Amino acid sequence: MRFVKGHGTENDFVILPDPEGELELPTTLVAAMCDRRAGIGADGVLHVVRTKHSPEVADLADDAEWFMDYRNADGSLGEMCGNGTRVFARYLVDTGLALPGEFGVATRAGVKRVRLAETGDVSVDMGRPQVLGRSHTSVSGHEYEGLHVDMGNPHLACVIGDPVAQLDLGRQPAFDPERFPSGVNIELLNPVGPRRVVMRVFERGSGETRSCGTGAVASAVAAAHQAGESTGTWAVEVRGGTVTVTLDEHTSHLAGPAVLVASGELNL
Ligand SMILES: N[C@@H](CCC[C@H](N)C(=O)O)C(=O)O
Repeated sequence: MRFVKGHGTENDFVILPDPEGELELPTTLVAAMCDRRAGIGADGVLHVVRTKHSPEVADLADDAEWFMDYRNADGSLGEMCGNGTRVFARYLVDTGLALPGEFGVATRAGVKRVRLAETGDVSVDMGRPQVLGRSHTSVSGHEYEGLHVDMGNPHLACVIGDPVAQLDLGRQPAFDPERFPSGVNIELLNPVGPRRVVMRVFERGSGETRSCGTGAVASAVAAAHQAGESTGTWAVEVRGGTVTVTLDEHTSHLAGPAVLVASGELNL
């Protein structure tokens, strides 16, 4: 099985081209690929399938030729992945499956418009973040409150006073299972300047990752909320670099680098 490896601010993915949608991807296989010692190693898998050959999203085929079938490192399905969408677009263009410029990518959270800049950065229209209330988490015995933000996938974004650099995110932070019955991605963030935050994230299905695009947008929303703002451009510093989030009245945009670093044959 051919694969490509790529990342967006070190949120890394195994990319599996499968235009006709013929591959079976049981959770055990995905988890084995993502294993950092016994496999290729990644935060998730981007399964590249023509939208018309993907029954769950075939109705989106007129607006997006390709479907990003996203899987977390434990093999669970994700509705949406912001960095994944950017790396997916980089893959399509670099392999000639899409023309440079702007185009749609189908996801379980609908079609996302991506744009490749001449600088190499890839941006994606992430849609309007839905703020659904407040909830809480507990990390190493410390309780934090945050905003429940829906980005197509669930997030709890917490602006906290403790330095995020000192948090132990080696274990699943606690969350309210009644509010988040399918689990949640949890962001902890510190404002460090005007419209600039430092974020760490514990992703549902993958553990702590070095970046999360949907989480970066949720974090910008939480920081804006705290500052009494709702629009503007935020720099979100993550462990793997910096992404830019722009919020306006109608939607949100995520931008940053997206690169392919290797390709090969997976020996099953
Ligand atoms: N890394 C992603 C989010 C991936 C999905 C997430 N773990 C979930 O289960 O919702 C991003 O860049 O947005």
